Amino acid sequence: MKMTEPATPHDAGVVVVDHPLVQHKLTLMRERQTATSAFRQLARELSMLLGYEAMRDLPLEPVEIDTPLERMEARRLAGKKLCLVSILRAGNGILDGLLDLVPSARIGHVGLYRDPETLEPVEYYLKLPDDVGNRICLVVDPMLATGHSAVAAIDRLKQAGCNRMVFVCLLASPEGVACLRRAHPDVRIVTCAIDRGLDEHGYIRPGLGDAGDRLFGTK
Ligand SMILES: O=P(O)(O)OC[C@H]1O[C@H](OP(=O)(O)OP(=O)(O)O)[C@H](O)[C@@H]1O
Ligand SMILES: O=c1cc[nH]c(=O)[nH]1
Ligand SMILES: [Mg+2]
Repeated sequence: MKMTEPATPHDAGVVVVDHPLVQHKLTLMRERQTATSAFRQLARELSMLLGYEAMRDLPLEPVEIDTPLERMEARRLAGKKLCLVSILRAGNGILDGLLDLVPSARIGHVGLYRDPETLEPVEYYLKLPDDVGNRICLVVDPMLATGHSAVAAIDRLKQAGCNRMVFVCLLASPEGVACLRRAHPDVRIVTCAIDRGLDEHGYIRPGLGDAGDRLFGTK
């Protein structure tokens, strides 16, 4: 596990999971010839590995249990069940892997698409658990490009009362990291890599292309 170069001085809120398995799977996802089925499966596997890191700080509480041999004080997750918030539609590609880890998590959806001209997010759907403000949220989207979509989704969650969030993405740009850290310095970012930068269309370079289109086979 490695902290990246700080997005702002002393910024410890960005975690790049540089485990060899993660980097290998990310390389397979990046490759142009990777088929839709493999791309989906890799997204699911990487989500589990990122989720493991994103959940590192979850609070635990003591619980008395009986093993086959004796009674002991063990530990279990404390508080309400997690909420996973998918930024539609590509966020759904990393929801399944996280659900493999925490099958009882609640799920919220924020529907956003990025206007190709302005690169500003346009909201078309919002559905969150009523009590989302009492839950720790993992906000998920494969790509953090300009950062506008992530900032808009987290704005929405804060309006709904949520104040404990982690943002999980497969790939980030330095611009996106800076934008999200500036707008929401309380939200930790967990990602597989931070690439070189954005091109004139707001795509991450070298990147992996359009995550939504590759997950759902729409282009
Ligand atoms: O950081 P940003 O510059 O906002 O870009 C990132 C957003 O762009 C992509 O979604 P897109 O708008 O393509 O929608 P989709 O998920 O429906 O493909 C991606 O999944 C993010 O949500
Ligand atoms: O590189 C990018 C940027 C935004 N959305 C994507 O899917 N890919
Ligand atoms: Mg897309």
